[in-house]
Amino acid sequence: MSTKRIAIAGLGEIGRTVARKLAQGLPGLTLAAIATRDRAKAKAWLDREGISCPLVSLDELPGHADLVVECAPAAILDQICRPMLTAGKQVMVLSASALLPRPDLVDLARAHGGQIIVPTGALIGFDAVSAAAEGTIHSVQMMTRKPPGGLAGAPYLVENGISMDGLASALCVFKGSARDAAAAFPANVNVVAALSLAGIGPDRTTIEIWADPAVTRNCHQIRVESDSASFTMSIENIPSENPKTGRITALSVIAALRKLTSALQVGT
Ligand SMILES: NC(=O)C1=CN([C@@H]2O[C@H](COP(=O)(O)OP(=O)(O)OC[C@H]3O[C@@H](n4cnc5c(N)ncnc54)[C@H](OP(=O)(O)O)[C@@H]3O)[C@@H](O)[C@H]2O)C=CC1
Ligand SMILES: O=C([O-])CC(=O)C(=O)O
Repeated sequence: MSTKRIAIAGLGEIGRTVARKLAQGLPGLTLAAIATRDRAKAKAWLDREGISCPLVSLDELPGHADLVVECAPAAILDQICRPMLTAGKQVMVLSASALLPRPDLVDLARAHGGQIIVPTGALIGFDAVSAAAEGTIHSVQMMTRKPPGGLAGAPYLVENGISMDGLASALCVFKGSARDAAAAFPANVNVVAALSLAGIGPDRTTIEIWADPAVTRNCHQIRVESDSASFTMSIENIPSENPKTGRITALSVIAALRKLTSALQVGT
């Protein structure tokens, strides 16, 4: 069986966990290349882990890989996707917020036979949402509650002078569409961007974002009303070393990668 070559763009919280797993071995997949900003730091980490893998630049990725896992800052989504999609290859996108204003990347994939895969990531239930979307979904509403540190520094908070320092009780910091939330909190609610793509799109999917000093986890609740089912789902994510990113995110990537070559696929 030929192996699929997987590269990683961004060796941070998600990238390191995925690299470690690929190096340990996932059936039918090889760790083919890594692109990151600080090569010396990446090399030191790879040496410590005993992983041998070429470090390359973003534009070299298509020459090394069939699929790139994008787990880098949202600002460089285009630089990662464009060369891979033009070459007719696949990109697994974690920076889903950055994908919403770039439908041209989906057009590019379509034109060249490439593919963008958005995994469930830190959320839950995209199987049910995408099944319901085959019928008629009336509404998708989400509520996110995070420790203040998981939201600190978001452009919306900075621009509106909303401080997370010494917050004593839960504060609703945003209410609006997934599209507006993704622009306002690009590194904090990729989940709602991805949910909107699975369901009824970024303008009809709505979200409330709360900064809550009483929670230690990134908590997401989703309510879907459709002509086939009504359902509510909730998940409480344990933050990783990056307080914005739940630990389950990298595991979702690994599960999605495993499905690419698996003889048995379970779930939509
Ligand atoms: N869809 C979802 O459910 C979720 C999505 N995310 C998103 O996934 C992405 C990755 O998250 P996470 O791993 O926690 O982020 P981290 O901040 O931990 O890691 C990002 C990495 O990207 C690297 N990087 C920065 N600039 C470049 C560049 N020019 N080229 C290549 N690499 C670069 C950094 O490298 P260096 O160390 O050298 O500076 C850093 O290690 C983020 O956009 C995040 O918002 C996160 C959680 C859930
Ligand atoms: O969506 C994100 O960027 C991260 C998130 O909420 C989580 O990890 O729970």
